[in-house]
Formats: sequence, structure tokens, C-alpha cells
Amino acid sequence: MSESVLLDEESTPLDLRLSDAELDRVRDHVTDFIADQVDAAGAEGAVLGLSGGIDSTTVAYLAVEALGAENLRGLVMPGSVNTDENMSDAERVAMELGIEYDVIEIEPIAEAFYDALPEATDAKMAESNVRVRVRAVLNYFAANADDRLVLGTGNRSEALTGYFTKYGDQAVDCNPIGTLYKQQVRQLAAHVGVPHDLVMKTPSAEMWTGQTDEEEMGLDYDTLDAVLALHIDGPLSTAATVRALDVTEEQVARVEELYESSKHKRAMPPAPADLTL
Ligand SMILES: Nc1ncnc2c1ncn2[C@@H]1O[C@H](COP(=O)(O)OP(=O)(O)OC[C@H]2O[C@@H]([n+]3cccc(C(=O)O)c3)[C@H](O)[C@@H]2O)[C@@H](O)[C@H]1O
Ligand SMILES: Nc1ncnc2c1ncn2[C@@H]1O[C@H](COP(=O)(O)OP(=O)(O)OP(=O)(O)O)[C@@H](O)[C@H]1O
Ligand SMILES: [Mg+2]
Repeated sequence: MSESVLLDEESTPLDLRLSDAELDRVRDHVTDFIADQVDAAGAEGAVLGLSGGIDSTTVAYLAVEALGAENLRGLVMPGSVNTDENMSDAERVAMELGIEYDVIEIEPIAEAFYDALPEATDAKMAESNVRVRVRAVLNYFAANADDRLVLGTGNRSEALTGYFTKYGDQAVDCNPIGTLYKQQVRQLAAHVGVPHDLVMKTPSAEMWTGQTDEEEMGLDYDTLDAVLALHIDGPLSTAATVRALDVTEEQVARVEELYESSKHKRAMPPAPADLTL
């Protein structure tokens, strides 16, 4: 499929699309990366969580190219919020790729945490983050037992905005698509043969019913990616970004706020400076 069908020209403030030749290079680069990571660790393969979403599906396709289907294991981990459609899409991906996979219901595990600290369940984000962290524990349980690496599915847009759960979906051994903005992940997905309905799916963390990334962040991905590329990664001032993209100052400020407030998620936990004793 041509990448031109993926993005709505009218709503794309900055064209970050990669050419087919560039997508070929990215595909090779990422598959080499995955193979090198597993090799360098002396590991037997990899595991990853399959959500039926674009990011995990794309990483699964690339990991099978890199490692072979026999060396990738998928974990489909439905919780109370996941739709049946997403969970059956996750299984469809595993079957299509011919990888071994497990379906693990996480709600009983999450419930044990809620029972242990009932008052914390009043904080809805904290409660939702438990499910994300339960999946991380299961990924590492499976990886550790079989000498495999945990593949992450984080992309550049999520990393720069802190749009992930600390020590949850970010608790991984490497991030194969970590340098790509979300709209480029979508393009790469189409390029490597991910089914069209999955390529076009609305991104959601599925932490509560009806959640979408774009609604929670207050920006659509095309705008977010463009501001990240020009203003956060790039050199343009707020005023120049507003002029270049026809976005508002408030939108640029929102991206800055997401970026600044999530710096702690992109750094190792700090310790005091060394004292000379
Ligand atoms: N300044 C600071 N310096 C050091 N640490 C700081 C800190 N501020 C908070 N913290 C720590 O970070 C914690 C808050 O971070 P965290 O637990 O991550 O929680 P938080 O950032 O509040 O929420 C997670 C966000 O990521 C989104 N998400 C999560 C999972 C998956 C996806 C997806 O796209 O699939 C999206 C979710 O919708 C939500 O917007 C605090 O409890 C505190 O421990
Ligand atoms: N129900 C689930 N079962 C297994 N893994 C999951 C589940 N939900 C989330 N994950 C893992 O957490 C990751 C982060 O979720 P995220 O929503 O950002 O990515 P995605 O679902 O793959 O794509 P999208 O952002 O387009 O929805 C997923 O890629 C997947 O690895
Ligand atoms: Mg998702």
C-alpha cells in the first residue's frame, strides 16, 4: 500500500512522511537493531505484549523479520477495559505471524493489588497504571524464564511527551521504533504489511473505557508530531512554530508542558552528587 493513503493532507501541518526508499532503510535498520540487541545479550529470542494496536503490531512484524517467528513470543493480556475487538486483533496478529502466544487475564492479578491497598483505588490513574505495570511484570516473568529480551513498543512521540506509565509499558529492554514519530510508525506499519484496519486504528492505551491518546493529550498526532519535530527536537521558537504550522501558541505551550513535565521519565532515577568523604 502506498503511504499516501495514510495521512489526511489537509490536516497535516508538516509533512513528516518518509519516502518508500527511506522506509526500506528504516525497516532494515530496525530489524538489524532487534537482531543485534538479542545477539549482544546472548538471548534466545524476545517477548512482547500484543494489544492489537499499531505500535505492538508493527514491532511484532519487524521482530519476526529480525528473529524468525520461532524466536518471538507474544503475550495477549486482556484486562477489564480492553475491547474484545482489540484482543481478538492481537490474537489475529500472532496467528498471522505464526508466533507462539499466551492469553493471560490480568484482572485477578490487578485485583490482588487493589485488595492490598484499597484506598489507592480512588486515584483512577494510579489504579489504571497498575494494569499496565502488571503486564510489565508478566513480560519480564516470561522473558526471564526463557532467556529472552522484552521488546518495547514506545515511539518518539510518546517518549517526548511522557505518554507512558513509568516502569509500566516503558519497562522494556529496547525500543525498536523509539526514534519514529507516531505518524511514521503508521507509515512503517503499512510498509511492512500490517493489515489496513490495524494501520488505521485510533491509538488508545485502553486504560479506561473510550480513552484515546489524542483526546487525553489534547492534540491530534499530526499536530503533536509537527510541533515536536520543529520546536522540541528542532530549533524553531514558539512564534516561528506558530507561523510555520498554523497552530496556536496554546498548542505549542501544551507540547512544551508535556515535554517538560515528563523529563523525569526519560532519565535514570537521580541520586545526590558524590560527596568527597
Ligand atoms: N518530577 C518528578 N520527578 C521524579 N518522579 C516523578 C516526578 N513527577 C512524578 N514522578 C513519579 O512519576 C509517577 C507518575 O508517572 P506515571 O506513574 O507514569 O503516571 P502518569 O504520568 O500520571 O500517567 C501515565 C500517563 O501515561 C499514559 N499512558 C500510560 C500507559 C500506556 C499509554 C499508551 O499510550 O499505551 C499511555 C496514561 O494515559 C497517562 O496519561 C509519580 O507517581 C511519581 O512516582
Ligand atoms: N491488553 C494488552 N495485552 C498485551 N499487551 C498490551 C496490552 N495493552 C497494552 N499492551 C502493551 O503496551 C504497549 C503500549 O500500549 P500502546 O497503546 O501505546 O501501544 P499499541 O496499543 O501497540 O498502539 P496504539 O498506541 O496505536 O494503541 C503496547 O504496544 C503493548 O505492548
Ligand atoms: Mg494501544
